[in-house]
Amino acid sequence: MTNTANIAKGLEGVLFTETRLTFINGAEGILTHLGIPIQEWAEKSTFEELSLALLDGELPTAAELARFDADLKANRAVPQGLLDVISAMPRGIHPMQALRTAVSYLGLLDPQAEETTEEARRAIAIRMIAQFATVIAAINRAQEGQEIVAPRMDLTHAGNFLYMLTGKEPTEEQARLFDIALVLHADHGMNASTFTAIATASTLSDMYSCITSAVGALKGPLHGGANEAVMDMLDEVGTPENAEAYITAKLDRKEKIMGVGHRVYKYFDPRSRVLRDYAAHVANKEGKSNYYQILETIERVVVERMGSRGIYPNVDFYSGTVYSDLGIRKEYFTPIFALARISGWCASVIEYTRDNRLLRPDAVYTGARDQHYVPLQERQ
Ligand SMILES: CC(=O)SCCNC(=O)CCNC(=O)[C@H](O)C(C)(C)COP(=O)(O)OP(=O)(O)OC[C@H]1O[C@@H](n2cnc3c(N)ncnc32)[C@H](O)[C@@H]1OP(=O)(O)O
Ligand SMILES: O=C([O-])CC(=O)C(=O)O
Repeated sequence: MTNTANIAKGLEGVLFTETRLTFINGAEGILTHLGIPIQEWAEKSTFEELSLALLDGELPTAAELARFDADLKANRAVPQGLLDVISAMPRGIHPMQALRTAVSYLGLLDPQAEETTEEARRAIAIRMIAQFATVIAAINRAQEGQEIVAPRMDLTHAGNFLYMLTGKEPTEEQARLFDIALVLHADHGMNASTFTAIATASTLSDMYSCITSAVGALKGPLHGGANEAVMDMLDEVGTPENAEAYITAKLDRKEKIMGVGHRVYKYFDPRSRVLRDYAAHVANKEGKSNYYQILETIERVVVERMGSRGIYPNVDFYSGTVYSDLGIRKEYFTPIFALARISGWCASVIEYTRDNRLLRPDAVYTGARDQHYVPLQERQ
């Protein structure tokens, strides 16, 4: 007899650990880190501060933040050996493929990589938070056949990333806008990639293995890859006039719309509201973004038709328009998600391994029983 009634498909609603970092109320669209609403983090804080707060589980003092900021800056440069590997990667690959390989390779070059004490995990986390920016920017430059840009120490994490990516110093407003996007993406409870990082950590594996697995999980279109898929959809829609008919036909065919729906949120993802406001701000200011107008229409139709089923825009819905207005190509949207989520991944691994237990769920066996091996030559 098999009992499949108790299967929590997709582990929906399954509680497997405690956390003090992030709280989500999906019904009301509430997200907090350390009990502080995401809107306040976005408005008042920085990616550097949130990263440290997640790592330590408390708001840092000014001195602690200054030390952390200096540590990040001191770790911005990556070994030349890694830059050589990035430069030698085949052209035309997806940057998430490149990032997955680069993180793993970074581990080969870090003498501390195999250490799994909390102290070592924290030191590696700081290096990875700093170096993700350099690595992703270097991948972009190498793939574009351009000179890799060395990090600058006088810019914020967000500003320096944009500088290394484009070779041009961003305006203060651009750097701050990008910083807010990083804050919004830094952590989100037991999402698929964080869970993957934790599953790897639960075997007492090393940080680079945890984060390499997490990058792989983030890459998929049902998770971090959705931001790029939204942009593909916008390019397919083409003009704001076309948006309503396009999305109506898609919903009629029962196709999934990218950037909407969420396992936990059954109402607006609060991050999507903050990003919508910035997308609107940029679109109005520049007077150029067709993308924003298309998204507005798609949001209206989706909420009208699917809102009663709990399907609303998620964080990936508007993020791409913000990035594209900063001149970033859509293939880099998911790597940028990783650039932010590295903090949440590292903090969650550190928190989980403090009281580690091997993650090992089970499945209901529904296959054959009481069989015997049939020799190859006797099989039909
Ligand atoms: C950062 C992030 O990871 S946020 C999420 C990013 N991913 C996306 O934007 C991809 C599009 N969204 C989705 O695929 C889903 O909403 C998920 C995977 C994110 C979460 O959804 P789940 O809770 O697992 O719901 P599931 O995929 O089982 O769908 C449940 C029902 O809602 C419908 N549904 C869910 N999402 C969507 C969507 N985006 N568009 C249309 N219908 C949807 C499904 O078709 C299904 O309908 P059915 O019951 O009639 O078959
Ligand atoms: O929590 C999730 O399932 C997905 C998500 O929104 C995130 O990782 O930011």
